[in-house]
Amino acid sequence: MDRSEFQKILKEINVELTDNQCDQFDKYYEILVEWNKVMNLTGITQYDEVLVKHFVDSLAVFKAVCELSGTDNDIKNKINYFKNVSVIDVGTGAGFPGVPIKIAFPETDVCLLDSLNKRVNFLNEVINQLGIKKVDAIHSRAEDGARNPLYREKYRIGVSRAVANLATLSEYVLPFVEPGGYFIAYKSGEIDEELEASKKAIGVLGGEIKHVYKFSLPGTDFGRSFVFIKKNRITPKKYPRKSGLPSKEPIK
Ligand SMILES: C[S@@+](CC[C@H](N)C(=O)[O-])C[C@H]1O[C@@H](n2cnc3c(N)ncnc32)[C@H](O)[C@@H]1O
Repeated sequence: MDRSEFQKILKEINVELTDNQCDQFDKYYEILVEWNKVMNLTGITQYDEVLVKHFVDSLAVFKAVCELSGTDNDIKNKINYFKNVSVIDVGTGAGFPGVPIKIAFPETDVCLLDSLNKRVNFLNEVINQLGIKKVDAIHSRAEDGARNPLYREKYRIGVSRAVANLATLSEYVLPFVEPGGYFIAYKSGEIDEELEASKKAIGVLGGEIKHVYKFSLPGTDFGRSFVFIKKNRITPKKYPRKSGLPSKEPIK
């Protein structure tokens, strides 16, 4: 895929990049493939596939935000098209979706959090080589990071892709989100049961499901769903519970 094709796909999700931003994505790809030879970062390494399944997929949230902003003023004002907002990506792994969001929306403050230190080292290399600012890579389990006053309820937006079921994930992410902010979960496949099973947890943690935006990733038959969870109230101090419990015994 050449650059103009990449930009054409991005247009379908309302994202426009400068040449400099495209260069940053290419550099990110190079570092990803290089480091992937010595550590497990991703099973997807073909250039075109990385562009669509990692980069475009990470940024597809923008299409959801644009469309929902047309009818929901709260989304428009609070998420503000990723301009001047703070975002935390919990369980970011090799940086998805947090790094593509940072590259495409440079004014966003981004915190990348993962429990595996090797991945955090990789992310620091990406940050250094790309020369991106206002981005931190933190080595921590979500359960510990969310108890740290430096991070608790400090982010307007929490995002997470491919980390846990929605009940567990809500306990990981909602404590980081400021009241009035949003947790946007990247989900796939049939999610109705998962939504139902997570409602109690989301309520207990101070949140409420506002929108489920379903969408087909351009050029694929992959169905992506974005679950927009509004944080209405402060999360009770007892959450998240100690490491391991949110996944072993999700709130029911
Ligand atoms: C399947 S990977 C997904 C990575 C990335 N979000 C993506 O979509 O490519 C799950 C990541 O979540 C991290 N993770 C799992 N449980 C976690 C926790 N409790 N706190 C922080 N990170 C966690 C793992 O270390 C891993 O990097």
